[in-house]
Amino acid sequence: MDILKDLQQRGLINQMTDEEGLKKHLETEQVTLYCGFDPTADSLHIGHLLPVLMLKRFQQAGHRPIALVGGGTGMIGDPSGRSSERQLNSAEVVHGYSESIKEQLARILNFDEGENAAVARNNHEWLSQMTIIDFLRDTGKHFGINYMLAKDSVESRIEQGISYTEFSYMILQSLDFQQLYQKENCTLQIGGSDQWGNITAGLELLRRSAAGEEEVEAYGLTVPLITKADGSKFGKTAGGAIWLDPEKTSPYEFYQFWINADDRDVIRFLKYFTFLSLEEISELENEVETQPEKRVAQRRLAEEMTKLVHDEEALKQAERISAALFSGDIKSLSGAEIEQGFKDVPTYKSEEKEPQLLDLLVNAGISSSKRQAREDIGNGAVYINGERNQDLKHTIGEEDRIEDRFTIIRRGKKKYFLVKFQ
Ligand SMILES: N[C@@H](Cc1ccc(O)cc1)C(=O)O
Repeated sequence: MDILKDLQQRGLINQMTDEEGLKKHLETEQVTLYCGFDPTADSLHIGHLLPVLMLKRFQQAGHRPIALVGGGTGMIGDPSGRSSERQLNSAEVVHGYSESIKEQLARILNFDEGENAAVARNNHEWLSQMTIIDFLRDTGKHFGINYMLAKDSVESRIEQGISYTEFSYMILQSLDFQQLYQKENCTLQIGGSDQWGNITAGLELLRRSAAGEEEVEAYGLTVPLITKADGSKFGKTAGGAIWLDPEKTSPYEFYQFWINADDRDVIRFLKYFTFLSLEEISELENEVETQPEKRVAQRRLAEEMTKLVHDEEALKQAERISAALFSGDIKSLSGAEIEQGFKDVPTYKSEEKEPQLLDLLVNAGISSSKRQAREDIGNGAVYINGERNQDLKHTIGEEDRIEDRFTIIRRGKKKYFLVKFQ
């Protein structure tokens, strides 16, 4: 399998150093490669997915990926792609974030399995052991100030201002490459498009620090920045970022994110994010062209991604919730599914276990007045768990509560309200 060719056909390569050399290197050897992830939050988000999946692609082609968690660099803050100085987190916070991120990486990549199992490293291990004197004497000497100032990450910040802390970041990332090159024979670093400067700085350090001793063979490769046809930012919704942690973004929301992909984006996303073959993707492309209303490609994308990041069971739940919301048949859902599917609808906590429907509509702000509530019920505009209820005297009873905790009231075609009971 020609991995570079596959990546190119999928549009997954933004920049690389020495294409010919890298191609040959990958053809003739099992290559150890790495990608770093800084713990800037307690979870990765879908903006991190492309490089993570890239590691997996190399792994499937027989190479050996290292997923590096930036427990050390996360204490400093990468200025790449940022217009202002970062807020520093405490050591405990960075440590906690590092642990969660490592677990997420382990879920997607195969850690400790097989001959080319992925391995996890944390750069806190070596960066924290280095003394300032060694740093300045042994590493600092290889970095010219003009070279550093010319990097995008620094140059674009000169006016705004950049601290010595963030200015030094590229040297730390370079030290990681050096460490992994020397200790683990890692010869390729990959990253997002904004990492080009840091990756090439690392290659520079490898060459300079080895000067005269050996021929250094090492490469860098970046993945593209993901754009959307409508011009909005990928991975952000009105509700914020799409996280990989199911507690922060439920599998249902995650599924919805992908299923909402624009017809103009969906094929590119299938190539970028899934492991479907290009033939299969081209069949889906045909579907988008001939019967876009069926959204076959979007459904496939949502399925593949939900399985990949979560699991089969989470996918089934997401599909059940989507189907129930579509048909209005809420009764079939479990309490956990209700929580996921109705996370963003107006919620009312009922003190009373058995309220009158009429009072509930008013108290929960579903109908604007008692008169309106009567009218709504009378008109048949009110649904309890998907079933129309026109009884002006109805009392919410046990049969109206899902797992004794939730009742979903719908008013009109699609205005949903979640009532919670203690
Ligand atoms: N600087 C990278 C993360 C990283 C950290 C350490 C490395 O050695 C490599 C990459 C980022 O912010 O995305």
